[in-house]
Amino acid sequence: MMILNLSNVTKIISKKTILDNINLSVNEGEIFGFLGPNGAGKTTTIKIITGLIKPNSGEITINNVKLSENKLKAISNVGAIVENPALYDYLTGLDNLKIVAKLRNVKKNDLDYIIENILDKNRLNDKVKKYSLGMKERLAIGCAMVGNPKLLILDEPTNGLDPEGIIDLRNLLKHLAHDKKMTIFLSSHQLSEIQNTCDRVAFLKNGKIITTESVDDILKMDGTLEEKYISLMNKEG
Ligand SMILES: Nc1ncnc2c1ncn2[C@@H]1O[C@H](COP(=O)(O)OP(=O)(O)OP(=O)(O)O)[C@@H](O)[C@H]1O
Repeated sequence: MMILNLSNVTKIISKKTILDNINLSVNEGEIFGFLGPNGAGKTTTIKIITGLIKPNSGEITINNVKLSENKLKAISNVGAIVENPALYDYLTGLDNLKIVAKLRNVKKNDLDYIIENILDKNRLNDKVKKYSLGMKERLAIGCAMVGNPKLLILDEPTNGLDPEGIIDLRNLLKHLAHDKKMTIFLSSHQLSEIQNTCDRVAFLKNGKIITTESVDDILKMDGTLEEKYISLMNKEG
């Protein structure tokens, strides 16, 4: 089942075409990587999917709801961490989670899965300012999961994480997607990590998607994701 679809999405800012006719779709339970150099348009795409900015043309459909027709319903299916996770440093991890639950009208009992599986159970009552970056990332993901969204969007989630944190996050994302059927859309510059985590990837350059392929196919045809990326990005056009 398709959870996210972008159809002919174009975004123009100050007469500059930032996104040029983007088409992509992501299926339920899939981990989808969104790759491209600085300025390619990844964050702009994510801001459009999460309803923060509007495209000039095209349609975004999330869990069968068109964003242009019912924005609130469409984005109720999305949990996102765009740029830095917004956490209250001076509150505990558990209190951060409870605030999100209150805002989204989610009952405390419905947080059990997140508390048991996403957060560090031994550190629930510690202030977030004492957390490591990896623990903050897990808490931010936990907060994004409140209300059980179908689609989780992560913008550069491994930025600044140490190798253990990266492996921990990779295992968590795989568990959420492949066992819990959550759909994950993530942007990153860390190609080896994307290779180890994602099922499919799209390559974005100058606001255009050059190609979308399964990671397995890339590994069979091109050796590594990094080799594929470099050859695609260095091509003219
Ligand atoms: N509000 C804005 N006004 C003018 N230009 C903008 C605006 N937002 C984005 N851009 C431009 O759009 C292009 C795409 O930016 P975007 O942040 O989406 O790229 P990105 O792929 O996320 O890059 P990075 O990897 O550095 O995060 C860039 O050239 C950027 O300067």
